[in-house]
Amino acid sequence: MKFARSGAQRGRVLTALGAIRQQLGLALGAAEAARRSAETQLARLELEQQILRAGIGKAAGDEGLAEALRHPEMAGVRDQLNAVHEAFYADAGTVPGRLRELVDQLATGPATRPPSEWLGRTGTVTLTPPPLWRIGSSTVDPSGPFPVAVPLLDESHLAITSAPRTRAAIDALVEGLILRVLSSMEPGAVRIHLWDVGQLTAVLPNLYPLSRTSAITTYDPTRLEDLLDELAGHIRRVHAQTMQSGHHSLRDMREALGQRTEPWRIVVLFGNGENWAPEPLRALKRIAGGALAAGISLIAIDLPTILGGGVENIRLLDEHHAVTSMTGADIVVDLDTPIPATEVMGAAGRLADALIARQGGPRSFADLLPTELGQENSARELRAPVGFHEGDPVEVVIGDGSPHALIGGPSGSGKTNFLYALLGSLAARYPPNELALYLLDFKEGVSFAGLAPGRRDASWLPHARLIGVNVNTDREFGLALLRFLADELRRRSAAAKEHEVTDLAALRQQDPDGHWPRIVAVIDEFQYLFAGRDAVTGQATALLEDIARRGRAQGIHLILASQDIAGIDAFWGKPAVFEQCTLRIAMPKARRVLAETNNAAIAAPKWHAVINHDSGVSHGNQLAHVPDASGRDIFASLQRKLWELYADEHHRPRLFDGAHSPLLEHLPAFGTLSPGGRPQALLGQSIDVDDVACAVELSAAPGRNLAVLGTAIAEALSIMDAGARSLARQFVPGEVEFLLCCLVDRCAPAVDQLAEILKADGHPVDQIPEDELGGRMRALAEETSSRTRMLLLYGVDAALPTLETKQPGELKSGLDHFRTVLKQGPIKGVHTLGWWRSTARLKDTLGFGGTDDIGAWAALDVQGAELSQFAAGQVVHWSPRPGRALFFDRSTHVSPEVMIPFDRPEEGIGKFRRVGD
Ligand SMILES: Nc1ncnc2c1ncn2[C@@H]1O[C@H](COP(=O)(O)OP(=O)(O)OP(=O)(O)O)[C@@H](O)[C@H]1O
Repeated sequence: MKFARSGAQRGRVLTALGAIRQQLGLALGAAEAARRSAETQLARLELEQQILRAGIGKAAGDEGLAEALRHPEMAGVRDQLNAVHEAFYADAGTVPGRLRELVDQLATGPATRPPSEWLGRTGTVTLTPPPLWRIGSSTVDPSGPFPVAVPLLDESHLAITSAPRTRAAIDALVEGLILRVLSSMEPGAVRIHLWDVGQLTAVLPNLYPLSRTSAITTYDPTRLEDLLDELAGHIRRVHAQTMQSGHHSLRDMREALGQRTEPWRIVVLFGNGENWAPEPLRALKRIAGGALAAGISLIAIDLPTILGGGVENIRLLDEHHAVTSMTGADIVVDLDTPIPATEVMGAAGRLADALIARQGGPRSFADLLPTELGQENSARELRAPVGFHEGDPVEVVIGDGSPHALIGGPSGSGKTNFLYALLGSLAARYPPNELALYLLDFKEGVSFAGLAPGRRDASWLPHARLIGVNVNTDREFGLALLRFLADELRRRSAAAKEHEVTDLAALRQQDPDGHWPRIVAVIDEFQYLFAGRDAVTGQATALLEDIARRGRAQGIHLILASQDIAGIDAFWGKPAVFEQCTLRIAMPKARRVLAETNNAAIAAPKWHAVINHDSGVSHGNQLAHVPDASGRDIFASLQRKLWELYADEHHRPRLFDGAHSPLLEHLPAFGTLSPGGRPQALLGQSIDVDDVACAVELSAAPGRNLAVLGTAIAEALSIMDAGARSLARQFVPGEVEFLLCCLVDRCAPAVDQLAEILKADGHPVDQIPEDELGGRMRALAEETSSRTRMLLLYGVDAALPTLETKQPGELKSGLDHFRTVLKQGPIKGVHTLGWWRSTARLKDTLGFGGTDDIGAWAALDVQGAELSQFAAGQVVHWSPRPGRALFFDRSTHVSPEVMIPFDRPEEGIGKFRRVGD
């Protein structure tokens, strides 16, 4: 039983082993077959290779190969090769033709045509250069040669490798390329920078005539770092410019703007086959990486390094032949015959002449202006040329990247002229609904006055909303402008929040019907804002900081100009403003406007400016000749054109001229006064962006009296006069009575004159003689009347001795009654407008009753310290100045404000008539 079982087991094992053997046999057989097939395949491929090496034509005559081909396993090899060969040549045959077509299409004019057709002519291309430039030709089949061209300018760098004794050929190749480029592009559009490790001057000697122009600059072989620094600077500046405008390359920006803002640059670097030291090499690689986007292309000869960015290679085989990366290693390029040296020189001379002619002498203001006025949109930025460098316009950009500008230069260096050039160039490009100007000049003089309607010229600059001149003593006006801008900033921020956007461009998109022009506020000699250690300086600094920080996003831009930025202490303590002014404009000899190590302003010639959009660091320097914009009738003629185009009577700019006091009749608030409502006495003009009055409301409430304080007669009379005349307009005849008492002889004519005017308006006027004043005070204190009564007292202090005397048998003096009138009068409709020539006499008048009965006052030549007692004890800063008053109304003011009393012509009553009479 046991044996039978083991026999059966063995049988199963043997069967299994047999099966395995069979499988193995099959597998081995298959492997053998595969090996044989692979060997055959290999042999076929090896044969193919041998045939290809020998050449298909020659293989037929080779006995060994013919024998091999006859082997049955090699059947079909020849046919297959012939088929591929034919297909390739059928296709290749079309390549030269296609290349000819392509090059013809891409490389036009001098870029590809024979020199005889263009040599010595100047180019015309302004925006889009040809992408390919011819260097030679090649022939691959009987269809004839096809042109070989390489990319340059925005497209690619070029690396050229020499062969022995090919320097002359390389010079000719590069000269040819440069001549093609310069003859295609408009004069000045391309600058060439030459550096040769072994040569000081004779780099590409045939182009020498161009070296007297800006087209070619040759660098000292030992000063490689100068060239590399310059290039790195260009790249950084252009990069900043393009990125700020939302573009990735100079080409993108050029295409978007439809205008060239920078020249192209070709940098030719002749090496000697040796590698550079690590530092310049690193710099070169960095430059090569960023250069193309900045319109810079390198032609590097014999520099054994790999450049970044796109690079094409030309390797010379001998003087006449080369291989290029464009055509591949197997195609030999026949380099174009060099243009004879004399012809290159002649052409270079003519190109130089054309460039000099185009750059011409100094350009004029008219050259800054566009052909059509007002075509630009300011949603993203403001951009305008302000001058020229070697014939090319140099622009100022005011936008996100450079929101505010700082202009510096000593007196006479042309700051004001620069401002005119800038304002003219901007105003000519942007219509008033895109650009609103607020112009303030702290200088003595009237530099912006011409932009407002004047006696000689009725036109004005339609973009100007506010023009402030002669404000050197009215620092408060600067403050008012800053407050206005800060308010506008808040208004814009709120609108942006409401529309859920963060900047002006987006706000304008979301709110297309809104009125959101970019605002440019120019403050010339802005250091006056900081001219004292006082509250004005403190507030101005805080406001400026706020506007400088947040104005960028809301399209509110500051242009601050000053003779002496170095001297502005408050400014240095608050670097925020300074830092936000990334646009720096340095007139010749300006100090501290540019970065400390940047000396460009010192070297700048007369009537030039260094424009720098990079906070003053050297690489941002752009020198510009600024044309005369402020000479006679230059700006004015543009202004007249703009005025004819846009002027709207309702949008005259507000002119604030600190040297001229306004007339009451010209104040809008005076013209709109009419009976009814709460009467208010207009006293003077507020120092504000809007043309508003300082007024005191004389309603039936305690303390509604006015005291005018000080000895300045003209101003005191003006304030009393304006108060009375404005009140007169608010009552119908019979509703009000004016009681006038003049205690200063010199003022009698003025008081009489006022009485006449008030009477002419139909109001009863009672002129009280001095000796009757006490009695009239008693009557006013004791009686009541249905009429409002305005008691105008001129020189109250002079009446005090009389008022103080008690009449025999009387318990109260005239002064006691006067105090009652001051205290209780306003509630009964008796308001006192009194002029005291000293604060002590006002104090005497009020006695121990405190100062509450004088609810409002206007102080003239009275020191601030004397006024605190009438301003609830607060410290009052006031240094009296002619033609100005300090006004305080305790019901409306937190602290006193400076006021301009009206001009009060004295020649005749006629001048005092109502507006419209
Ligand atoms: N680019 C220019 N071309 C011709 N003349 C100019 C130029 N710039 C300024 N001027 C003239 O030079 C004079 C002084 O210029 P401007 O008033 O602009 O200087 P400023 O720096 O503003 O001096 P200040 O601060 O003393 O007013 C003016 O008569 C002006 O017309």
